Amino acid sequence: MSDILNKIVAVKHEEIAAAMKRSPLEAVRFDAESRVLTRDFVGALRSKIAARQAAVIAEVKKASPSKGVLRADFIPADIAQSYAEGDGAISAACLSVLTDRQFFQGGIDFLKQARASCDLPVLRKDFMVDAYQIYESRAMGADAVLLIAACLDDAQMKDFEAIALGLGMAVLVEVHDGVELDRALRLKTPLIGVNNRNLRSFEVSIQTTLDLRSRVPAERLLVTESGITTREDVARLRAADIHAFLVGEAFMRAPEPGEALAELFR
Ligand SMILES: O=P(O)(O)OC[C@@H](O)[C@@H](O)c1c[nH]c2ccccc12
Repeated sequence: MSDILNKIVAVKHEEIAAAMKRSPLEAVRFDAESRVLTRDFVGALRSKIAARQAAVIAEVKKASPSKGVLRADFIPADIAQSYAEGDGAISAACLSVLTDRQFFQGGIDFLKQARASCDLPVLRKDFMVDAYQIYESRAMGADAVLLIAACLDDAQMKDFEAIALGLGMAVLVEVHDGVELDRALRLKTPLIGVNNRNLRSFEVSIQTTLDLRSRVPAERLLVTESGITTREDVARLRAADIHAFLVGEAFMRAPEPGEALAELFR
């Protein structure tokens, strides 16, 4: 694991220990299981694609460790509404909300506010290292969770996926290379995210997705993640039959995130 990932995982374990003192696992589990209505994350992506549109997971992200603050005027509810609306014709399929505080200046309240302001399914974007967080994700309202292969062993991935699916959430499993992809393909989830950003060097290349494309079976849904900023990027990916995208920074830097989305995927 890289230095930054090691550091993030260590901070997560501290945060989880503190959270467990405030709300023990049994309480969080009860809250998670009491919530019945999840929004259909996979269905929202698939229906955009069936309508021959891009399936965009639009991210609500204030800052990142590599770039610092991306957006000064950061109101999650407004951003979520803008994504849900787009330009009227082209809009987001789903949201992704960063809940990590320390490295991304995110928060659990941001997810709740974003979700309450629209009807899109919401992915909790964070670093899952303990089953506690999966229950906590559903308890806060998340419709999907991210599992990053680089942070987890096979047994954890399988266990966390089973809990998430059992709670009615979708799972986006994130990989960056062929070894991680092979591990991800042992899971049940249809959603395979290929992160174009190397979490070790922060270098970004769309080529990462293009290189792994042929190794993702047709019944899975490949989501290309990170570094998608231009219409040329989108055209290259579409030419490789990739139709699901996770985009953050390019929208966060725009005055109207939803209009920027419509413009990028026009
Ligand atoms: O802002 P970008 O380059 O469009 O990237 C969005 C998203 O892919 C990125 O935020 C991300 C992908 N995987 C992650 C894991 C943790 C935190 C963040 C991420």
